[in-house]
Amino acid sequence: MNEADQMKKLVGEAAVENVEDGMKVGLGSGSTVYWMVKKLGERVKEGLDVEGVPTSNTTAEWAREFGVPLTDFSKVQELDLTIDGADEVDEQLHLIKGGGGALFREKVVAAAAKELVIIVDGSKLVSQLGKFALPVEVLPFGWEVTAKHIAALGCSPQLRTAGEETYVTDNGNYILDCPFGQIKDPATLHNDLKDIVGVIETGLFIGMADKIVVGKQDKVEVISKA
Ligand SMILES: O=C(CO)[C@H](O)[C@H](O)COP(=O)(O)O
Repeated sequence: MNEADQMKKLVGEAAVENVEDGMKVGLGSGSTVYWMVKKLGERVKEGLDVEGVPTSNTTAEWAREFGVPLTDFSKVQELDLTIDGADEVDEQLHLIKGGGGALFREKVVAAAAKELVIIVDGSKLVSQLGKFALPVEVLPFGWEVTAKHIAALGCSPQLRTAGEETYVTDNGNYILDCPFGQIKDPATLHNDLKDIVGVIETGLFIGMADKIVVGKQDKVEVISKA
């Protein structure tokens, strides 16, 4: 396992310490979350009583593979905790998410949780968001028009592809990756994007994270919301 994967494993497993018996837990998406779900499965085998709501079809598959019981919003509308990854985290704990294309479900699941714990390696901590192109989920119908309106806010949106094909989210939508450069006012940008017809959701998670579990070399640090 390379150093990056070791870091992901370290923080993914550390975050599981936040999970208590009887909890309903939102399960994020991405390669760091993989390790969290695997560890959670081990805890379930040891007797932990927990149910998860997955944020992507891939995470649901991992949960089934590792034996984490799943539930859904028809049965539970409030979660005790969500654990998820991120692509960037700033000093106010605002996030860019959606590198893995699951941002819409991730935001719904995060919004349903009493606490949002984010697991990242130290390279994802930034002073200002925006080096990572902002993922924006859009309706396929008229995406070209939506992209034109997004471009007017100051970027050149790129339609995400998967090989030769257009990338399609679990919701049947497209992702526009939007390189805005340094985002001085994430809340205003998020609101401006949401005002555009055809935009489903943005990868800006403003004021949602409560705790960041960060991997730095061989140790884990926890940053809590002020
Ligand atoms: O937002 C996400 C998926 O939509 C992921 O949490 C984010 O891309 C981080 O992924 P990884 O842990 O693989 O670096």
